[in-house]
Amino acid sequence: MKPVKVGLLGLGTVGTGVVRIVEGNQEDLSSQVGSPILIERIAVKNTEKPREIEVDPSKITDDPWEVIRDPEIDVIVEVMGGIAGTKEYILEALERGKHIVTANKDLMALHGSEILAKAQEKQCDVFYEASVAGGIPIIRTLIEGFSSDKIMKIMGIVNGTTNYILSKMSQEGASYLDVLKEAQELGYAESDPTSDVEGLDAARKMAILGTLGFRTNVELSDVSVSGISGVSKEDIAFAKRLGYEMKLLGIAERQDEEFSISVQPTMIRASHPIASVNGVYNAVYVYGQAVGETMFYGAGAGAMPTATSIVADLVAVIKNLKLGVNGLKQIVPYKQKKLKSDEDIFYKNFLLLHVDDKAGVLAKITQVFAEYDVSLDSVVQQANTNNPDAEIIIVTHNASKASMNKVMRHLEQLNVIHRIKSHYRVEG
Ligand SMILES: NC(=O)C1=CN([C@@H]2O[C@H](COP(=O)(O)OP(=O)(O)OC[C@H]3O[C@@H](n4cnc5c(N)ncnc54)[C@H](OP(=O)(O)O)[C@@H]3O)[C@@H](O)[C@H]2O)C=CC1
Ligand SMILES: N[C@@H](CC=O)C(=O)O
Ligand code: NA
Repeated sequence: MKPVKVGLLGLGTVGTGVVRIVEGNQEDLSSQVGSPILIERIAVKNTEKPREIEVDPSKITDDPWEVIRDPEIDVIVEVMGGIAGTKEYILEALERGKHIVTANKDLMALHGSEILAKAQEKQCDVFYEASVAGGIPIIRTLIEGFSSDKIMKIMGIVNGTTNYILSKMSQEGASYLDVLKEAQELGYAESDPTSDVEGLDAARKMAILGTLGFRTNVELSDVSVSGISGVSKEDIAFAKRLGYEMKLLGIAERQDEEFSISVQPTMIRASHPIASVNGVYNAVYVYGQAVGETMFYGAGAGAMPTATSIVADLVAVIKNLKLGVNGLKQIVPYKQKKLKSDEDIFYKNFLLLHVDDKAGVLAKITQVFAEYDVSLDSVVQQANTNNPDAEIIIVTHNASKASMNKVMRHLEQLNVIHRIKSHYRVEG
């Protein structure tokens, strides 16, 4: 039977996993799709680089255009990353009628609508399951599994690197920089890990999930983002003492037709199932109006889990090829976008303040919260043997983001407060 020929852009962590699965599971894969799957050409940056797997050198090129323009190739698997050049390769491949499987969330979050429109015009598939939560089939779940429901909330640990870092800091008291280095060595981190630790990678993934879940075009600029570089071991210890875990959470919520979407280090109640997701594992909690609570769990990064999603997408493309139905399964957002204003976004807050250790301070501080109608759940004052200041720990009830911004600005002006040491969103 004539093989389906695949062009691979990139042979790094994920690309190597793809070759391993395609070659290792060939018999099973070809029996599913009805023909052998052949990786025909591979583009890399440095053709001299030693590789972990044996690859016929005649297949390798340092010119991605050779792969894109090869008329024998039916499907392009893009695992090189990057935005500018990669977008041109993918658009040209689509122009030539080739189907695309990609792990590139940066590209899909920023240019997904343009790429999907081109795919529709050319009746090609663009599948990107690996781009969000590595090995968890969450994109397929949102498109197919929940096609009948109205998604109200998506809450996810969608970055493996930061979850690995926070888990090791929490469980082993490890240092932030040491664990980041480990995550890089294990192939979890992006080539520039700033996008992991500053929350941008998670924000891109949440924009993709929000678009699919809310059926509206969520852009990266709609996601409010903060990362974990400011989270200290002390913050994690405070979270634990209060019965929470610290996680970098993406939270997309809809009320009526308006939504908000954010990524931030969050103190999540330890009894919530997502609080026990540790290491490189990801989890996506989805609340549907009809289905209620669901949660999906699995490895969010790493060669083999990510490659599992890529090859499953490849199988889906080839099955569609055989049926002649490529390009029919894209979700095109159709709803008008309505973002919530800060007045309508409500959550609980944790604050750790370093303050003058003298009478009347607590009253001055609580007065500020009262002024902006933010009600308090708990206030604890304690001395710290390493610090001449007193520490005040405040947890609020649900408060609007707008009111909390006013509280924070006012607290910054109070001279009894030496430092607002930490401020986190609290969930659950
Ligand atoms: N690592 C992970 O766990 C996950 C990664 N992803 C995404 O998958 C993609 C790949 O990630 P990963 O495998 O980790 O990245 P790597 O850096 O390990 O691999 C990138 C590969 O692309 C090649 N490459 C880079 N630029 C070019 C270029 N201009 N021309 C030709 N080849 C090029 C590199 O060549 P060379 O080998 O010669 O340097 C390398 O083989 C990214 O989009 C990433 O965000 C998604 C989910 C999980
Ligand atoms: N750097 C990413 C890789 C997968 O998308 C992560 O750590 O999750
Ligand atoms: Na996935």
